[in-house]
Amino acid sequence: MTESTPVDSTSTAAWANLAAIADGFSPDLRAWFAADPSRASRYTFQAADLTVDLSKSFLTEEILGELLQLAEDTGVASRYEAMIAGEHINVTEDRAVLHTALRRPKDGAGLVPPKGFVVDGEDIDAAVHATLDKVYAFADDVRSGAWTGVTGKRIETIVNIGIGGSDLGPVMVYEALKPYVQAGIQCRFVSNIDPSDIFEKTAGLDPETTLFIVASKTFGTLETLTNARLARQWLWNALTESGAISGSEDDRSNAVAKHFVAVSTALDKVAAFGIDPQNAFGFWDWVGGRYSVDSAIGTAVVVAVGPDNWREFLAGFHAIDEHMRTAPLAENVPVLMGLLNVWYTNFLKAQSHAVLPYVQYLHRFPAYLQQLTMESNGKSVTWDGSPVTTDTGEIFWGEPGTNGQHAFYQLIHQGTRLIPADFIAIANPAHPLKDETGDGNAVKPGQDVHDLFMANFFAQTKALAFGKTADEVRAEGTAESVVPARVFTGNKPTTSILAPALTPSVVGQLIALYEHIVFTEGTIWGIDSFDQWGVELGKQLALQVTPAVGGDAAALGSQDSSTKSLIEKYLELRG
Ligand SMILES: O=P(O)(O)OC[C@H]1O[C@H](O)[C@H](O)[C@@H](O)[C@@H]1O
Repeated sequence: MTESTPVDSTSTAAWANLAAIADGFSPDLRAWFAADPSRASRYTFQAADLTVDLSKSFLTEEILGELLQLAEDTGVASRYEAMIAGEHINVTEDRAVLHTALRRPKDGAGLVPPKGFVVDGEDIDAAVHATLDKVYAFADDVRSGAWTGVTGKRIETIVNIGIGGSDLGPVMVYEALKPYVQAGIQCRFVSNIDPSDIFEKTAGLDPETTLFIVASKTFGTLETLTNARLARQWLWNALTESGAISGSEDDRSNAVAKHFVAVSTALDKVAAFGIDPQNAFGFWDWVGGRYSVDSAIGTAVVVAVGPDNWREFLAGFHAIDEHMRTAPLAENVPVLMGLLNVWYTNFLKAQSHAVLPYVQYLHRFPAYLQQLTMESNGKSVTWDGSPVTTDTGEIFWGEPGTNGQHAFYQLIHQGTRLIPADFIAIANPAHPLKDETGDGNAVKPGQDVHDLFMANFFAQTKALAFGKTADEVRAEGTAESVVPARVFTGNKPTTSILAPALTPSVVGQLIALYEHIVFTEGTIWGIDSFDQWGVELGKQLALQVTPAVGGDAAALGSQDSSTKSLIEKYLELRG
């Protein structure tokens, strides 16, 4: 089953109306708030635990009406229903797209589609929960010490080896859930084929208490397999040097059996590496890498935080999936945020989008979102192969507040570019520290530091929205010559997302929120958000170039002149 031709959103009346509004568009957030005392409440929405304030964005009733019409015209809701039911909306790979099935609760009450739905001959819920149960049993064994290394010691460090979706999700969630890490288990993450990565990540580790998880959907990714071999080499060398094992084949394969597990859809390749398929956790080709953190790809984190926290994490995703499925478009937060991003990207020509978590534990969230949004929606053809008729994809970037404030916010506040920004914060921090002494000025003794942190969150969105006029600058006694440099125009759009705390559920909710924002945008652009052909050429060429870098004269001679001379320079520098 494949999808039909997408609606060309640019030929709809709503698109034309939005283009007309955008022509000469001159937002005035000060005036909009002054004219409408209910603006904040009108544009504040709830999705599970997430309170989302869109009032400081460039929304008016007229714009919102047209955007919602665009969502209707392009069938966002019906395509979402098709996705969760298992239709092959990943057209170029002829695959279902079922990451939402990874978090359907086991009891199955009230599920749509109903529990036990079958896609391509497989009972999806049964398959998901069989794998989850296996991951949970493994996590319990490692946490309890029932699973030991080859010398009988319990595992203390998990090293996850993966890249892209097999790394960014697990590392982001591990960092986000650090306060939930228990059982004396720490995780490290190796991704880059730069040998420094595995060198640093294995430095100081005791091989007898280290377990490697090789996470690769395809089990064919050059970086991951190379790092897995280097890890195996490190393990064998370290265990034989210390005399923990002999160098015999049997001892070496026992060591791999006790110190390596795998997560993959390609269990035959796992076995070929020497990992017992019993110690491999499967998933399915209907889960894209960047949508896979809630599959067995998250095994390292399940071990670290425990199955109960993981269940809560999955429940968070599901709560947002249900919101996406059931909330009317006009109250549907992922849809509204996706529409808003289309408004900024396609009509107001925003070139990038900042994501600014005011939660230190979310410091890898922007990097995670870069893959989610840019690999999903960086496409030039629609899902039927026609050229797109408008810009696609958003460039996501960011750093946690307040670090970003002291680095790049200058450009957001006073630069010439439009940079819509999502501000994300929580009410209750994991570590509610107080500044006992204060600074003798604004910071009073006993100041709650998280309140201070959040004052920055509120102040930034306020400054971006409302700015500071020349008259306000002058009123501070500023010399006329520097008044222009000190004016803030305001009218910089932001979205504020506030959650009670960074619980496992809230982390799941945030991920699902952005997954469905990406879905909404992809649907409006008519693109397949679930393939990633754009990464293939570089991979092919790396293999083609490898012999040249190794000194093969014929391979070197076949390169273009720039690549050839760069490789020659590299070889010269290597000496
Ligand atoms: O999990 P793997 O099969 O090793 O793939 C790892 C990553 O590499 C690919 O090239 C894709 O760009 C990513 O979507 C994927 O997550």
